[in-house]
Amino acid sequence: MPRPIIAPSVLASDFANLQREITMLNESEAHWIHVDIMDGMFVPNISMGLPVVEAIHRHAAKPLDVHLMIVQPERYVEAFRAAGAANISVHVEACPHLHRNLQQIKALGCRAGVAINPHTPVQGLADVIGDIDLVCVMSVNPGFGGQKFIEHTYRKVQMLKQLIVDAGASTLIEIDGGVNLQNARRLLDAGADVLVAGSFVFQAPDPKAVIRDLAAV
Ligand SMILES: O=C(CO)[C@H](O)[C@H](O)COP(=O)(O)O
Ligand SMILES: [Fe+2]
Repeated sequence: MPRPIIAPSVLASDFANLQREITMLNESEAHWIHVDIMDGMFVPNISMGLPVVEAIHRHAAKPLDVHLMIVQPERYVEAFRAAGAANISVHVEACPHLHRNLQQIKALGCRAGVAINPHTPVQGLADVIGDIDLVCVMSVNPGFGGQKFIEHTYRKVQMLKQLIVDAGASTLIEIDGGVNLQNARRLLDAGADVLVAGSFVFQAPDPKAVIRDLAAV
């Protein structure tokens, strides 16, 4: 059985000790580092910007998986690439020209990701699925860490997996929000490839052990 890609979200980390947190992730079994960018417009919260992503990238030994929760993301993808992003996910709800945006991200040499809100049907991605490297399925409403996992996500992941298989695509499915050891196995069985976990990792007494457990689920 293929092992999941584990992407801890630094949104839940101690920002006053970010270097220590990144060092911990470097030493852990995490594969990617998930970085949440919120603009106070697309979502009702502001998280961090380009200088912080650059600082994370300076210390990180793992690829940065950047989740843009911002309006008009096409204005910033180049800057986030320059700041060190390996993957860039834009929200389909923020992109009337999604196909163009995906080509823009790929031309920069990044994995092109599309994030979808809980209310957004996966069927809307059918015509571009072959152009998407990664679908980030939001299993909470974006904007905040530490929220309760939405149960409909299992069904949504199954439908998305079917859509990917039918298209003969190799798109990865990432789950973002409320991921923990209770729901991880069921998500992987439904078709998930990547698990993002913020508060479940960083609020644990031993984050490295939690990452190891998630990777071994
Ligand atoms: O995109 C996000 C929120 O919009 C975060 O990546 C997500 O919430 C992860 O945090 P947690 O595991 O605490 O739910
Ligand atoms: Fe995220």
